[in-house]
Amino acid sequence: MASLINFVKSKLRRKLNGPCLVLGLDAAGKTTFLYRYLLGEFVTTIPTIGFNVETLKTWDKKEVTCWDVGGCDKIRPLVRHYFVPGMSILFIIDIHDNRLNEALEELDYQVREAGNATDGRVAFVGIMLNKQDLPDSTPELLETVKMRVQSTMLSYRNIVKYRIFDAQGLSAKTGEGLQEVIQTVIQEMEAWVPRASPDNDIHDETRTLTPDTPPTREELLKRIEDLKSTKAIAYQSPELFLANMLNGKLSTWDHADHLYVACIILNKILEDPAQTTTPQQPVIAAVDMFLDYLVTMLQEVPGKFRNTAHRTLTTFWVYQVYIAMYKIQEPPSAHTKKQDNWPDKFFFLLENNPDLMNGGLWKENYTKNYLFSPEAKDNLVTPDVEALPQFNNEKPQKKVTGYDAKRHAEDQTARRLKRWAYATLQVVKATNSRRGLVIKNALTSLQSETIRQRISNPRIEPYSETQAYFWIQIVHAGMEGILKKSSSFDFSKVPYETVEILYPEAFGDEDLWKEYYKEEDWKGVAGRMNFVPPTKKGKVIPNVSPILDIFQDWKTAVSDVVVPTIEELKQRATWISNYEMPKKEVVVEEPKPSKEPIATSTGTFHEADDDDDWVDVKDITPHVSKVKISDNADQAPNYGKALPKPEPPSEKPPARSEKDLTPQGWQEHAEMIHTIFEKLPKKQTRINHKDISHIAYYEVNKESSKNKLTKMTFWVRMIIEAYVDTYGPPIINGEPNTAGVSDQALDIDLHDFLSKNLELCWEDLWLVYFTELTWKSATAGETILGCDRKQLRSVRGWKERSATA
Ligand SMILES: Nc1nc2c(ncn2[C@@H]2O[C@H](COP(=O)(O)OP(=O)(O)OP(=O)(O)O)[C@@H](O)[C@H]2O)c(=O)[nH]1
Ligand SMILES: [Mg+2]
Repeated sequence: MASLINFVKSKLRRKLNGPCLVLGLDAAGKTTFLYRYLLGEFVTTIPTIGFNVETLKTWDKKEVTCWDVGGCDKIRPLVRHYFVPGMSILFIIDIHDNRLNEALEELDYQVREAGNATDGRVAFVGIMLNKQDLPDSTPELLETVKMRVQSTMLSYRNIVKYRIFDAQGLSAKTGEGLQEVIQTVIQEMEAWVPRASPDNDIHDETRTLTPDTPPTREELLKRIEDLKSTKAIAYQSPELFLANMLNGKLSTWDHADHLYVACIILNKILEDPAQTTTPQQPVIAAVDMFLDYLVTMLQEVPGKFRNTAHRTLTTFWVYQVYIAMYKIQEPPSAHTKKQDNWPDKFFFLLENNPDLMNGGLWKENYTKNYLFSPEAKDNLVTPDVEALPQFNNEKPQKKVTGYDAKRHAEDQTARRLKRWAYATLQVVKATNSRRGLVIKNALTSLQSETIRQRISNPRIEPYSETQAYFWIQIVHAGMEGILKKSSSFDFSKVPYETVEILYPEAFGDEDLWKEYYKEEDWKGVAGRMNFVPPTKKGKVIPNVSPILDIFQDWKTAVSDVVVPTIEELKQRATWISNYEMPKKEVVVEEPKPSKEPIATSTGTFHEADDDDDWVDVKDITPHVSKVKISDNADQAPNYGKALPKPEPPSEKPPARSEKDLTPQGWQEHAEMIHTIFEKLPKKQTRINHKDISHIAYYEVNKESSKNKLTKMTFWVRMIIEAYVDTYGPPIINGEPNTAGVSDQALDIDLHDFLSKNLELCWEDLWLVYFTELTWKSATAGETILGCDRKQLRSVRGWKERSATA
């Protein structure tokens, strides 16, 4: 546990300013505060399970990273993992909450814990008296709360600097007074001078004393040259090398040998994913195989070699080799120089990634103490210095830190138009109407709607015919691409956000237009009035790179994940909802084509659109993406083949392993969904912050979730967000409103829920949000780790229903 805490601490320590932890009881307004400041608007929230992390900036470009930690008491003990010296706390109190005593106890507890955990090195504590916009916010009430806070903080007056934010009207909802709060937090954190600490932080020391300088590139290249002259023959036949390894006949077992074996094994796995049950997670699979070989060798010839069986370190190196393999495949034109034969293949890899020859490379990511702790030896633990590099960056990952208001407005516009385009095309598909006509009408209403909205929200960009046309064409192309993969995909039933999750790149990035238009044309007045064709040379809409046949090509598979098709997901929705239903004879059906085949699924429907002066729609599904679209049932995990009968409830399913993708894999997933779903309230009036948050936290916190904290948090959060979005009370004036909502139980069944949220049926959905190494690490079991691929946000409507809804 100590190492875990050090891990979290050192993760946070990288920034000059510690983070600001936004704490407080559930429903105090933490998430509202965060997004009100960040987005400049009031958002409807869902209880935060785990946390949201955002960087808030002030007008003078100062910034602070805020961690909005879910406030339910059940998770309280975990918060301490996020305490680091130099941090601050912003404690939010709902002045109308009758749990004031509880709030103050929590404040007292957190300030004390933070002080203990940091040796008194907390930069600042702010206490924000929230919800002063509510009508009964009298000066008397405010004064009472303030006095109580003061007396709670009295005992800390010589220990930490604090301030009570009580400005009149202060409100996370209206945004009143928030600037001052953030400004003050940042100023105080900057002004903070740490007291001398009684005992030195060992880990700080090890970090500042970088023991030895890493070898230069020349030195590394020299090592590779030497290797070529000494090992060319030994590395000629991978099979022979592995056989010698197993028999203990290797003459050496040095760093290069480790890399060579990692390279062979990764090649094996990537060339033939069937070799492993976890084709989607080649690194973990390769590490398992590597350790099997290694342990066999060590047992064969005890004492001959140093025991280098170490799970974290092995994973580190296999991962480095994996990234290196990926890099030399990119861009495809670089393939020309690629070597296909051993040992050249291996040497080529090294020459292009000489860092691999630096045996101390791990020092960039781990402290020595942590890496060589028993915990890290036996389990995969995540780095405690710097996160491992990511490889899947054809386009660099969108940074979550920092907030660029202009960029945000643009992205919003693109998203709005994409949604609008999707909704319009849904109509085309559902009614089989003439595309040209539907679009024409839709453009007219978009124009008037935009004008109308701009009156109340000037940040909305003006209507532009060029932009609207562009996005409709792109979205159309994406939809056709999806239909190619899943011919019975029924767009009329699938909300936009679900499509986006399942096919993240189908509709292109928000800034896709930059490939087609010069900025002045995209935003120019001419383009607003009338459609202007792409102004970048040689571009037509949509100009698409052809899809590669990725399945045969492991080089691309390195960056890919197989996403089940919609049919597969629908099938799983049926399995999952039927799972453990004892009385019912469960008939698992072959996927049937939908009764009314969509006339457009052939992709020919726009032939009739002679009046459309649009280029023919092609598939713009990108060929290299983090998430690959499965277009071949045979390639999908075993689900699709012999359909497993759900186990009768009396029989416990057989023991399962995490990496098992055979039917047991979905049963485990089904069980989890059932367990959470059953607890969720079936009355709309009860789908409220308090009830949902209690259920969610209970699930995360219960005994069986032990050592699965990140995993449970993720799934609980995904499920409740989808649930609240699907069945929650309607939003009126930005708030969920139960007035007029019937108190009768809703007719909600699991199948209905899942078919409206198909992505939940994909047990590997986490791959969209987490890297394999983070998700599978022991660290993720012990604490709640944040997403390192894509952010989750507990804001209602984030996973939005289609724009038509
Ligand atoms: N009137 C008013 N309502 C607010 C204000 N701040 C938050 N709310 C409402 O209070 C409820 C809870 O807000 P959240 O921001 O989700 O609360 P939280 O502190 O993040 O709660 P947890 O995530 O459960 O810890 C929501 O319905 C908000 O709309 C405010 O300043 N004024
Ligand atoms: Mg929250």
